[in-house]
Amino acid sequence: MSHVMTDDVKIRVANLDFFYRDRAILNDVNVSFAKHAISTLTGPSGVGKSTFLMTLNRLWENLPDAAMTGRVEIELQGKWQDVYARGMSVTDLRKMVAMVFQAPNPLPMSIRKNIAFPLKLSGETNRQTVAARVEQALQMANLWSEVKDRLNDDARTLSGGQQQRLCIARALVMEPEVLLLDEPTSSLDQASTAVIEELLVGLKDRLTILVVSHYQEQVMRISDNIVRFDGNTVVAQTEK
Ligand SMILES: Nc1ncnc2c1ncn2[C@@H]1O[C@H](COP(=O)(O)OP(=O)(O)OP(=O)(O)O)[C@@H](O)[C@H]1O
Repeated sequence: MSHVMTDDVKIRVANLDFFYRDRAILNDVNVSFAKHAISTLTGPSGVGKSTFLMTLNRLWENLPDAAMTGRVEIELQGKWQDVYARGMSVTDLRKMVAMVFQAPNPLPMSIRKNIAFPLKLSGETNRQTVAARVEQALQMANLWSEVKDRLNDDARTLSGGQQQRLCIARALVMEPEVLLLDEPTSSLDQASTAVIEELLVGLKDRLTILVVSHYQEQVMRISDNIVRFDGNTVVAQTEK
Protein backbone atom coordinates (compact mmCIF):
# COMPACT_ATOMS: atom_id res chain seq x y z
CA MET A 1 0.00 0.00 0.00
CA SER A 2 2.72 2.47 0.96
CA HIS A 3 4.95 3.93 -1.70
CA VAL A 4 7.01 5.99 0.72
CA MET A 5 10.74 5.22 0.32
CA THR A 6 12.05 3.23 3.30
CA ASP A 7 14.71 5.78 4.26
CA ASP A 8 12.09 8.47 4.56
CA VAL A 9 9.73 6.46 6.72
CA LYS A 10 9.11 7.41 10.36
CA ILE A 11 6.16 5.18 11.25
CA ARG A 12 5.17 1.79 9.90
CA VAL A 13 2.02 -0.06 10.83
CA ALA A 14 1.39 -3.68 9.87
CA ASN A 15 -1.68 -5.90 10.15
CA LEU A 16 -3.36 -3.65 12.68
CA ASP A 17 -6.75 -4.79 13.96
CA PHE A 18 -8.68 -2.90 16.63
CA PHE A 19 -11.82 -3.84 18.53
CA TYR A 20 -14.20 -2.28 21.03
CA ARG A 21 -15.78 -5.34 22.67
CA ASP A 22 -16.57 -7.62 19.73
CA ARG A 23 -16.93 -4.79 17.27
CA ALA A 24 -14.14 -4.52 14.69
CA ILE A 25 -13.15 -0.86 14.31
CA LEU A 26 -9.95 -1.27 12.28
CA ASN A 27 -9.25 -4.24 10.06
CA ASP A 28 -5.82 -5.13 8.69
CA VAL A 29 -4.41 -1.62 8.44
CA ASN A 30 -1.02 -1.53 6.68
CA VAL A 31 0.42 1.91 6.20
CA SER A 32 3.63 3.95 6.48
CA PHE A 33 4.18 7.61 7.23
CA ALA A 34 7.02 9.76 5.91
CA LYS A 35 9.27 11.73 8.26
CA HIS A 36 9.35 15.51 8.24
CA ALA A 37 6.05 15.61 6.42
CA ILE A 38 2.43 16.32 7.20
CA SER A 39 0.26 13.29 6.62
CA THR A 40 -3.47 13.82 6.89
CA LEU A 41 -5.83 11.01 7.83
CA THR A 42 -9.19 11.55 6.31
CA GLY A 43 -12.40 9.67 5.54
CA PRO A 44 -16.01 9.41 6.71
CA SER A 45 -17.06 9.89 10.32
CA GLY A 46 -16.75 6.83 12.51
CA VAL A 47 -14.30 4.81 10.39
CA GLY A 48 -11.71 4.76 13.15
CA LYS A 49 -9.33 7.63 12.36
CA SER A 50 -9.12 8.85 15.97
CA THR A 51 -8.79 5.28 17.18
CA PHE A 52 -5.94 4.72 14.73
CA LEU A 53 -4.13 7.81 16.02
CA MET A 54 -4.40 6.47 19.57
CA THR A 55 -2.74 3.21 18.57
CA LEU A 56 0.46 5.11 17.73
CA ASN A 57 1.17 6.24 21.31
CA ARG A 58 -0.89 3.61 23.14
CA LEU A 59 -3.45 6.12 24.34
CA TRP A 60 -6.31 3.62 23.92
CA GLU A 61 -4.90 1.23 26.50
CA ASN A 62 -6.85 2.75 29.39
CA LEU A 63 -10.18 2.44 27.58
CA PRO A 64 -12.44 -0.36 28.79
CA ASP A 65 -13.07 -3.29 26.42
CA ALA A 66 -10.57 -2.13 23.81
CA ALA A 67 -8.17 -4.59 22.16
CA MET A 68 -5.56 -4.40 19.45
CA THR A 69 -3.38 -6.77 17.45
CA GLY A 70 -0.70 -5.99 14.90
CA ARG A 71 2.53 -4.08 14.83
CA VAL A 72 3.38 -0.40 15.22
CA GLU A 73 7.00 0.63 14.75
CA ILE A 74 8.36 4.15 14.98
CA GLU A 75 11.89 5.30 14.39
CA LEU A 76 12.67 7.02 17.70
CA GLN A 77 16.02 8.31 18.92
CA GLY A 78 17.52 7.10 15.65
CA LYS A 79 16.40 3.49 15.84
CA TRP A 80 13.30 1.50 14.95
CA GLN A 81 11.26 0.72 18.03
CA ASP A 82 8.27 -1.54 18.52
CA VAL A 83 5.77 0.68 20.31
CA TYR A 84 4.20 -2.35 21.99
CA ALA A 85 7.46 -4.02 23.02
CA ARG A 86 7.58 -5.24 26.60
CA GLY A 87 10.43 -2.87 27.46
CA MET A 88 8.79 0.25 26.01
CA SER A 89 7.95 2.84 28.65
CA VAL A 90 4.58 4.42 27.87
CA THR A 91 5.69 7.64 29.59
CA ASP A 92 8.77 7.88 27.39
CA LEU A 93 6.76 6.93 24.31
CA ARG A 94 4.27 9.75 24.90
CA LYS A 95 7.09 12.28 25.33
CA MET A 96 8.35 11.29 21.89
CA VAL A 97 4.92 10.82 20.28
CA ALA A 98 2.74 13.67 21.55
CA MET A 99 -0.97 14.23 20.97
CA VAL A 100 -3.15 17.32 20.55
CA PHE A 101 -6.91 16.90 20.78
CA GLN A 102 -9.94 18.32 19.00
CA ALA A 103 -11.03 20.73 21.72
CA PRO A 104 -8.30 22.83 23.37
CA ASN A 105 -7.75 21.43 26.86
CA PRO A 106 -5.68 23.91 28.87
CA LEU A 107 -5.10 22.94 32.48
CA PRO A 108 -6.74 25.23 35.09
CA MET A 109 -3.54 27.12 35.80
CA SER A 110 -1.43 29.91 34.34
CA ILE A 111 -0.10 30.00 30.77
CA ARG A 112 3.43 29.49 32.09
CA LYS A 113 2.46 26.56 34.31
CA ASN A 114 0.56 24.84 31.50
CA ILE A 115 3.73 24.66 29.44
CA ALA A 116 6.01 23.92 32.41
CA PHE A 117 3.74 21.10 33.60
CA PRO A 118 5.21 18.27 31.46
CA LEU A 119 8.73 19.44 32.36
CA LYS A 120 7.92 19.36 36.07
CA LEU A 121 6.34 15.92 35.71
CA SER A 122 9.53 14.66 34.12
CA GLY A 123 11.54 15.96 37.08
CA GLU A 124 12.98 19.20 35.68
CA THR A 125 13.48 21.58 38.62
CA ASN A 126 15.98 24.16 37.33
CA ARG A 127 13.98 27.40 37.08
CA GLN A 128 16.12 28.88 34.34
CA THR A 129 15.89 25.72 32.24
CA VAL A 130 12.13 25.62 32.71
CA ALA A 131 11.78 29.32 31.78
CA ALA A 132 13.93 28.89 28.66
CA ARG A 133 12.04 25.82 27.48
CA VAL A 134 8.66 27.42 28.15
CA GLU A 135 9.68 30.37 25.96
CA GLN A 136 11.09 28.09 23.26
CA ALA A 137 7.88 26.01 23.12
CA LEU A 138 5.69 29.11 22.96
CA GLN A 139 7.92 30.51 20.19
CA MET A 140 7.60 27.26 18.24
CA ALA A 141 3.81 27.42 18.60
CA ASN A 142 3.81 31.04 17.34
CA LEU A 143 2.24 32.19 20.60
CA TRP A 144 5.12 33.85 22.45
CA SER A 145 4.62 37.41 21.22
CA GLU A 146 0.94 37.28 22.21
CA VAL A 147 1.46 35.95 25.74
CA LYS A 148 4.94 37.01 26.89
CA ASP A 149 3.52 39.85 29.02
CA ARG A 150 0.77 37.74 30.57
CA LEU A 151 2.41 34.42 31.39
CA ASN A 152 0.81 34.38 34.83
CA ASP A 153 -2.73 34.79 33.51
CA ASP A 154 -5.01 31.78 33.66
CA ALA A 155 -4.69 29.91 30.36
CA ARG A 156 -8.47 29.73 30.09
CA THR A 157 -8.56 33.51 29.49
CA LEU A 158 -6.95 32.99 26.07
CA SER A 159 -9.03 32.83 22.87
CA GLY A 160 -9.90 29.41 21.46
CA GLY A 161 -7.20 29.62 18.79
CA GLN A 162 -4.62 30.76 21.34
CA GLN A 163 -5.65 27.92 23.66
CA GLN A 164 -5.09 25.40 20.90
CA ARG A 165 -1.65 26.87 20.17
CA LEU A 166 -0.96 26.66 23.92
CA CYS A 167 -1.83 22.96 23.76
CA ILE A 168 0.51 22.58 20.80
CA ALA A 169 3.25 24.37 22.78
CA ARG A 170 2.61 22.01 25.72
CA ALA A 171 2.98 19.05 23.37
CA LEU A 172 6.19 20.52 21.91
CA VAL A 173 7.93 21.30 25.20
CA MET A 174 9.15 17.72 25.59
CA GLU A 175 10.65 17.94 22.08
CA PRO A 176 8.66 15.07 20.57
CA GLU A 177 9.65 13.47 17.29
CA VAL A 178 6.06 12.85 16.23
CA LEU A 179 3.06 15.12 16.75
CA LEU A 180 -0.42 13.62 16.42
CA LEU A 181 -3.34 16.04 16.07
CA ASP A 182 -6.97 14.94 16.07
CA GLU A 183 -9.16 17.47 14.22
CA PRO A 184 -7.15 20.31 15.81
CA THR A 185 -9.06 23.18 14.20
CA SER A 186 -12.62 21.92 14.23
CA SER A 187 -13.64 24.22 17.10
CA LEU A 188 -11.91 27.28 15.60
CA ASP A 189 -12.85 30.06 13.19
CA GLN A 190 -11.20 30.49 9.80
CA ALA A 191 -8.58 32.98 10.96
CA SER A 192 -7.44 30.83 13.91
CA THR A 193 -7.47 27.78 11.65
CA ALA A 194 -5.16 29.52 9.16
CA VAL A 195 -2.71 30.42 11.96
CA ILE A 196 -2.56 26.79 13.10
CA GLU A 197 -2.19 25.43 9.56
CA GLU A 198 0.72 27.80 8.95
CA LEU A 199 2.26 26.78 12.25
CA LEU A 200 2.06 23.06 11.39
CA VAL A 201 3.63 23.60 7.98
CA GLY A 202 6.47 25.50 9.70
CA LEU A 203 7.01 22.67 12.21
CA LYS A 204 7.57 19.82 9.79
CA ASP A 205 11.30 20.47 9.50
CA ARG A 206 11.56 19.46 13.16
CA LEU A 207 8.85 16.82 13.43
CA THR A 208 6.74 14.23 11.74
CA ILE A 209 3.13 15.35 11.82
CA LEU A 210 -0.09 13.34 11.49
CA VAL A 211 -3.38 15.23 11.40
CA VAL A 212 -6.86 13.74 11.40
CA SER A 213 -9.02 16.10 9.38
CA HIS A 214 -12.28 15.73 7.54
CA TYR A 215 -12.09 19.22 6.02
CA GLN A 216 -11.12 18.60 2.40
CA GLU A 217 -9.86 22.18 1.89
CA GLN A 218 -7.59 21.79 4.89
CA VAL A 219 -6.38 18.41 3.68
CA MET A 220 -5.47 19.94 0.32
CA ARG A 221 -3.76 22.95 1.92
CA ILE A 222 -1.46 21.24 4.42
CA SER A 223 -0.85 17.64 3.30
CA ASP A 224 2.29 16.12 1.91
CA ASN A 225 0.57 12.74 2.07
CA ILE A 226 -3.10 11.88 2.29
CA VAL A 227 -4.19 8.63 3.92
CA ARG A 228 -7.82 7.83 3.31
CA PHE A 229 -9.74 5.54 5.66
CA ASP A 230 -12.98 3.85 4.79
CA GLY A 231 -14.73 0.59 5.68
CA ASN A 232 -12.45 0.09 8.72
CA THR A 233 -9.15 0.24 6.88
CA VAL A 234 -6.83 2.40 4.78
CA VAL A 235 -8.16 2.47 1.25
CA ALA A 236 -5.72 4.89 -0.38
CA GLN A 237 -2.46 6.67 0.23
CA THR A 238 -1.46 9.48 -2.07
CA GLU A 239 1.39 11.95 -2.17
CA LYS A 240 0.57 15.49 -3.06
N1 LIG B 1 -14.29 4.22 23.88
C1 LIG B 1 -15.06 3.65 22.95
N2 LIG B 1 -15.80 2.57 23.25
C2 LIG B 1 -16.58 1.98 22.31
N3 LIG B 1 -16.67 2.39 21.03
C3 LIG B 1 -15.96 3.47 20.67
C4 LIG B 1 -15.12 4.16 21.60
N4 LIG B 1 -14.53 5.19 20.96
C5 LIG B 1 -14.97 5.15 19.68
N5 LIG B 1 -15.83 4.12 19.50
C6 LIG B 1 -16.48 3.74 18.24
O1 LIG B 1 -15.47 3.37 17.32
C7 LIG B 1 -15.77 3.82 16.00
C8 LIG B 1 -14.60 4.64 15.46
O2 LIG B 1 -14.49 5.86 16.18
P1 LIG B 1 -13.39 6.94 15.85
O3 LIG B 1 -13.63 8.10 16.75
O4 LIG B 1 -12.05 6.31 15.87
O5 LIG B 1 -13.74 7.33 14.35
P2 LIG B 1 -13.34 8.59 13.49
O6 LIG B 1 -13.08 8.09 12.11
O7 LIG B 1 -12.25 9.33 14.16
O8 LIG B 1 -14.67 9.43 13.49
P3 LIG B 1 -14.92 11.01 13.60
O9 LIG B 1 -14.34 11.60 12.36
O10 LIG B 1 -16.42 11.11 13.67
O11 LIG B 1 -14.24 11.43 14.87
C9 LIG B 1 -17.06 4.63 16.12
O12 LIG B 1 -18.12 3.81 15.70
C10 LIG B 1 -17.18 4.93 17.60
O13 LIG B 1 -18.51 5.00 17.98
